[in-house]
Amino acid sequence: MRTVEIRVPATSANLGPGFDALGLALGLHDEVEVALTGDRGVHVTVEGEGAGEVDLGEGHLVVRAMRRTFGRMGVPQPEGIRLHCRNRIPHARGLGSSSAAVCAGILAARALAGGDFSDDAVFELATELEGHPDNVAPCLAGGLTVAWVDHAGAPHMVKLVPDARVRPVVLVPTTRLATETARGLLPKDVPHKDASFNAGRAALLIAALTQRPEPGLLLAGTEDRLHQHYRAPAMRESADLVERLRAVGVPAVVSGAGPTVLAFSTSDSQDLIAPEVGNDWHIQQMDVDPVGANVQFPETR
Ligand SMILES: Nc1ncnc2c1ncn2[C@@H]1O[C@H](COP(=O)(O)OP(=O)(O)O)[C@@H](O)[C@H]1O
Ligand SMILES: N[C@@H](CCOP(=O)(O)O)C(=O)O
Repeated sequence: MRTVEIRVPATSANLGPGFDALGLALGLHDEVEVALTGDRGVHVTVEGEGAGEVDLGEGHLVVRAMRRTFGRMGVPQPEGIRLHCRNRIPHARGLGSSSAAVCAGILAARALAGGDFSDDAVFELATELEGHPDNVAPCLAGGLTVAWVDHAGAPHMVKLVPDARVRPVVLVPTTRLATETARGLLPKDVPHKDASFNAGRAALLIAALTQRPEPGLLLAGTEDRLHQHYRAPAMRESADLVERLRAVGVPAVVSGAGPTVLAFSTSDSQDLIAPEVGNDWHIQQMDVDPVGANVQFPETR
């Protein structure tokens, strides 16, 4: 029986102005052990996040991504698949749980099929399944990523190393919001002045995160007019928390499609966060994951 172990990070996408483009890999991981068995049927066990909630058969997101990968590789579909998931990334909170599951499934299938499937093909299929490249890029590559899709529909990324003086802090509420629902709140078109505003802020944010992590630059660089206020009615408490944190000088944004809030903590702002956050939020200071998804065969460890 062939087994592979996959470790995939949580990710925070958008980072304010970089809608569908910027993403950061975080030091919070899901682990999945995947085996192809000789038997028929799919057997999934789950510990942690999503236990008792997610489908335990063919409908499980990791299994669906595996099936799509075998299909894309042109290898026969294995009948027996066994998964054991140790999940730490909360679901539907804006921390990239679905991207992590999709990447885990694709990487597991590629490792077990042993065929030819390039890293670019992995990124492309993951983006296709997820619908946007901004979580998938940091999940696969780690660090801070700028992702885009070319005119032919193929995704690309540039990976950057954020300055170690900037520490991500995530503020996770108990409430959930499906990314699909949050995407449904966005308008089809936006004013040209808002698009131009975001282009400048996204460029500034990259400079601030990688070279000049100064509070004023991080605060200006995390301003956004393209998505957060359209989605605010679906996550009023997150929108209010972002506003309170920003009012005291903390660069805070909605993480991904929400409702988690991401703050960039520096030595000047670290003590300002906790007093603004109520008891209903789980505050977690994070490391940046510098390497992204990891694949291991237990027998070769
Ligand atoms: N590890 C996982 N295993 C199975 N399904 C998952 C896993 N992670 C996410 N999902 C599915 O994806 C949904 C959340 O995806 P989404 O709405 O995109 O939120 P996010 O990716 O921000 O957590 C979950 O409700 C669940 O159906
Ligand atoms: N750019 C996407 C990011 C969604 O991230 P998730 O972690 O909430 O899935 C969006 O804003 O819709």
